[in-house]
Amino acid sequence: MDSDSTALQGLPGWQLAALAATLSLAFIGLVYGYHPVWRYKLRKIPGPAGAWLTGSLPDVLAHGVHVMYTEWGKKYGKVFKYFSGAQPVVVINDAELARLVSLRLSTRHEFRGPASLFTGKEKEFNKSGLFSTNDKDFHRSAKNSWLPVFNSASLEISSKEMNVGADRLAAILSRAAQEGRELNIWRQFGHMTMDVVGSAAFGVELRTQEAERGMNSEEAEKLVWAAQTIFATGSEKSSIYTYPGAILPVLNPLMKALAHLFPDKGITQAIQARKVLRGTVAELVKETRRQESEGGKKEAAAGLSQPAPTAASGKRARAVEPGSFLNLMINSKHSNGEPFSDLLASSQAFTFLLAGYETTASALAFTVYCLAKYPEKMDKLVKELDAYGADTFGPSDLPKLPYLEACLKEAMRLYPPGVFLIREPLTEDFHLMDITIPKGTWVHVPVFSIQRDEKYFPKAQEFVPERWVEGCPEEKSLNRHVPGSWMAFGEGTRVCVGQRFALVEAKITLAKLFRRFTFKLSPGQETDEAMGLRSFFTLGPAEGIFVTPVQRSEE
Ligand code: HEM
Repeated sequence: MDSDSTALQGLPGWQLAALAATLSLAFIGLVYGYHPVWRYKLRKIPGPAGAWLTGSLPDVLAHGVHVMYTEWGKKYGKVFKYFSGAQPVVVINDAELARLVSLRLSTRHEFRGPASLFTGKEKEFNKSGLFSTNDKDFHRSAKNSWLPVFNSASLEISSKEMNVGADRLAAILSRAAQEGRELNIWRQFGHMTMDVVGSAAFGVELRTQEAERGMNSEEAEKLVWAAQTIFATGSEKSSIYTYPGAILPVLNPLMKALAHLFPDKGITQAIQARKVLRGTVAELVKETRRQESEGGKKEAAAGLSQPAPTAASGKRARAVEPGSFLNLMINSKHSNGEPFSDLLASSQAFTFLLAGYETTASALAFTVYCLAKYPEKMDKLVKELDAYGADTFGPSDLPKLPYLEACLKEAMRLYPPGVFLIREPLTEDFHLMDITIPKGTWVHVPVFSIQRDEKYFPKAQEFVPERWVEGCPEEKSLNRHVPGSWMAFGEGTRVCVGQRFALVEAKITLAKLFRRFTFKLSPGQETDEAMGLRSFFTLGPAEGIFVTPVQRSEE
C-alpha cells in the first residue's frame, strides 16, 4: 500500500489525471456496458448475453420482437431476460404465467421513441391517455368513462357507421375488381377504420377512403398522415436522440435538450403529427364546450341518446351516439368529483383514434390474407354468409355466424396486432412463483410466440379456423384451451377497452365484403418473411398486403 502510494506520488500530474480518467471510463464502461447489478439481480433467469453497451437491442430493432422472442423462447424456455441497451427486460413466454402477470401487474412502461424525449405539456398529454397512464385512480375513472361507448346499445348505433364504412370500401374494391387490379388491402382497411373511429370518437366525417381518389378534404388527409406518423416514429430507430439514451440513460437529459434545440426528422415529425391531432381534438373540444354552454340538455351533453334502447338483458341501457365520446370525456370526473381537464379529455380522444385504427385494420388485413392463402376456408366462410343471407349486419347477427368469428380469431392468433403486452413493476419488486422481478424491470408477454406455440395449438403455423368452432372434431384435437394461450386483446385491468367495438367492426366488414368478393393473393407474399412481417409495438406488414378482389357474381 505504502509503496503503491509512493509510486503514485512519483507520477506527474497529467499522468495521474490520465490514470484517473482511464479508471473512471473503465468503471463507467463496466457498469453501463455490462449492467453487473442488474445481471446479479436477474442471475437466475437465463437469456442472451447481448453485446457490450447495446445488449440485444440491435437484434430486436433489426428483426422485430416477434422473431427474437420466438427464437429466444425456444432457446431459453418459459421465462428469459435480455438487455435492451441498459434496460433489463424479462419475457414471460408461458401462457399461464403470462396470464398471471397480466392480471396482477397493472402498470406499463413508456416506449422509447421520440415521444419519450418530450417535456412539459407535450409529455403530460402523452402520458394521460388511457393506454399510457400509470395513475391507478385516474385509470379507473377514465376506463369507467370510456365503457358506455362500447355497451350493446351504443354498438348498435355505431354498427350503422360500420356498415357505411364497409360499403364505401366495397365501392373501391368493385372498381379494382372490374379492372382486374391488385390493391393494398391493409392500406384500404386503414382508411376505413380511421373513418369509423373518427366518427365514433369525434363525430366528424373523415371520409379518408376517398383520399386516394383525390376527393378528400385536406384536414382528413392530415389526420391520417398524423396517425400513421405517430406509429411510424414510435421506435428508438426513429431519431438519433433516442438510441444514445437507451444505451446510456445518463445521457437522457442531454438528449432531451439537444432534441429540443436541434430536432432531427424523427423528432420533428413526431411533434408535428401530435400537433395536428392535438389541434384537431382541441378544436372539437372547444366546439363541444360551446354547444354545451349554448344550453343543450344535460343528458344530451353527456352524449347519451334518448329514449334509451332496450338491451337484450331487459335492462335499459344508455346508448352513446357516434361522436359523443368527446362529450363523455368532457363530462367525466375524477374519483374526487373534479371534472377532467381539457388536456385529459383530449388525450383520451387522441388515444381512441390511435389505439382503434391500425390495430383493427391489421386484424382485418391479416384475416383476408389468411383466407386468400387458404381458399378452401374462404369457400366455407362464403357458404356460411350466403346461407345466412343478410347484406347489412348489426351486432345481433354476429353470434349467428360462428365460422366468421373463428376465421377472425384464428387470424388474430397467427397475427396478433398487439404483438406483445407491456408491464413494469414501478414501486416494488414483483414475485412470480419462485422468480423475483425487481422494480424497474420491463416485463413483456410475447403474445405472438405464445399464440404460435405447438404446446397450446397443434399445427400452430397453419390457419385452421375450425379449432375455434365448438363441436368440430378439430376443435378438440387442435386447441388445448389453456388459459392465457390466446391474448390478442390482453388481460386483466389493462385489457383492451375497445375489443367489443373492434370485433363488431371487423366482423361486419368481413361479412359485407365476403358477400360480394373473394380475394386472390398477389404472388410473393406466401410466407411471413416474404410478406415482410414487421413488429415494433404493433405487428403489421412492411408495405402492405396485396390482393386482387374478384366480384363473386363473376367468379
Ligand atoms: C383488433 C383490434 C384491436 C386489438 C388487437 C387491440 C389490442 C390491444 C391490446 C393487446 C391491448 C393491451 C392489453 C393489455 O396490456 O393487457 C390494448 C389496450 C387498449 N386498447 Fe385495444 N386493440 C384493438 C382495438 C381497439 C379499439 C377499437 C380501441 C378503441 C376504440 C382500443 C383501445 C385500447 C385502449 C384505450 C387500451 C388501453 C386499455 C388500458 O390500459 O386500460 N383498442 N388493445
